[in-house]
Amino acid sequence: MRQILSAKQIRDAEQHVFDTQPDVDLMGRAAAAVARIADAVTPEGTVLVAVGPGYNGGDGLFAAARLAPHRPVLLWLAMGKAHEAGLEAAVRAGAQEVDAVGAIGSLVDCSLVIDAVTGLGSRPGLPAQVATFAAACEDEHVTVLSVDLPSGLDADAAEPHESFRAAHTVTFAAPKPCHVLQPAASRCGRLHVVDIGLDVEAGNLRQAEESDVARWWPVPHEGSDKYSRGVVTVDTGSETYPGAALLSCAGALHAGAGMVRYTGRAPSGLIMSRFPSVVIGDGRSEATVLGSGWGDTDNAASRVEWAKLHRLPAVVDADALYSLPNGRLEGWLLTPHAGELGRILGCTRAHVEAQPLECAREAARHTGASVLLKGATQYIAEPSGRVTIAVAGPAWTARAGSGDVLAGICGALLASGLPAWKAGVVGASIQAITATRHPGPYTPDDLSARMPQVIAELTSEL
Ligand SMILES: NC(=O)C1=CN([C@@H]2O[C@H](COP(=O)(O)OP(=O)(O)OC[C@H]3O[C@@H](n4cnc5c(N)ncnc54)[C@H](OP(=O)(O)O)[C@@H]3O)[C@@H](O)[C@H]2O)[C@@H](O)CC1
Ligand SMILES: [K+]
Repeated sequence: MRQILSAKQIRDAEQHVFDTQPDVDLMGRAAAAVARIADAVTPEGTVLVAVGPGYNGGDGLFAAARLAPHRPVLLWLAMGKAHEAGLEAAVRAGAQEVDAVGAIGSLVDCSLVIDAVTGLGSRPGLPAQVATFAAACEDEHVTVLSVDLPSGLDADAAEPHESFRAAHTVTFAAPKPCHVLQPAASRCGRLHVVDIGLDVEAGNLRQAEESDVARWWPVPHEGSDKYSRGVVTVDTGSETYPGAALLSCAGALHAGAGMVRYTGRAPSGLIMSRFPSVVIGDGRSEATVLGSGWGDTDNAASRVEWAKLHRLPAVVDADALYSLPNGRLEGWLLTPHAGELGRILGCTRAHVEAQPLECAREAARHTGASVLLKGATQYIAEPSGRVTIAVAGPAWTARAGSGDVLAGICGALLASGLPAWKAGVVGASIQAITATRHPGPYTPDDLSARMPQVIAELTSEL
């Protein structure tokens, strides 16, 4: 599990080092890492360092000082001012200063641009001259290595703003929200997280890794039977949308449910012809999946209430999200996309997309359920306010039916005994990992059929 830290948390940790170990040279360590990665990314050719007025620029200048003895280095002081000691060191080492026109003109001969304009102190957006330079880097297809974050981004936010588009970003101590939240994360390229000796504490935002999914996967043991592995009752689909029923059953079966019962309104013959192991009708179960493909069914509220009355942990998807019963929904997992979450909270889809963490947290706090907010980045918020980001996957999974499969996967995991937040994290992550290992335009059901092999590989890698 990777901790994701805010700019304030990093600054506090930095201050702690300054207060307790004044001799430690954090900027020197940061600069050494930048120079090392610059050489690894492009071992030869001219490096142009775009330098801002603060300590981010200082990192760039001390990196320039390390690079200049063995390769040509140009400096552009993008806002006129620069860290004095850093500038002196870079110039002493042989780096050459250029002006704005010279910087853009030299791009054609550069193998690497180091973007050290702004970092944690970045106000969103770029001054016009820097924006022109960042656009020129893209036009010339020059590799950009950003220091800490692509200048122009807000370290704590998902918005892309006007910013550099980096091929590589070197950050310190831990990723910040902008490195993992889309669309900002797409500006960062490959992320290199470097330990510079900051002691950082766990916060309430983190990102799951493949190893977590492997560790948490409910692998059956010698004593397991279909009941102990978990029976999931799937009430999804309708006469209008029978496909949703097949997709959520596919998700639950391929995630390893001990048994799947189907109680929805899609024709049972259709379910049986595709999945003969599914049992039609009600019975003992450990969890239920509700809502995918219901459409505007007339008795949604009573079908959701049924799960509450039976104290059955539920995955609540799609249309069922608008019929949540009163009271705390402890142990439940809600799986809205941004539009659905907006409707639940009484705000717009655009607001949820701009403030995904806050919105997911608010819904979890308000309902008592865990909330899996689906999208390019998938967030699982708990009523406590803690948010875990699922393992990221390729954009191939962004298509109709993926959410129905995911609801079924999460239902199987909930039935196996995982707490709701973990079922959401593991479910969303396994779908992403499967898509990463099988890139291409596979349909959601095709992809779910490849999941068992990926689960077997993952859990045998332990
Ligand atoms: N914390 C750590 O552990 C370590 C931190 N280190 C490094 O320090 C970096 C943080 O340094 P920092 O605090 O000096 O802020 P930084 O990002 O350089 O920018 C501030 C300057 O930029 C200006 N400015 C900002 N946005 C602007 C805009 N849109 N348009 C125009 N101007 C804008 C801003 O102007 P102002 O807002 O004051 O008007 C101010 O002058 C951090 O990212 C990391 O690289 C490492 O060395 C070691 C360990
Ligand atoms: K930067």
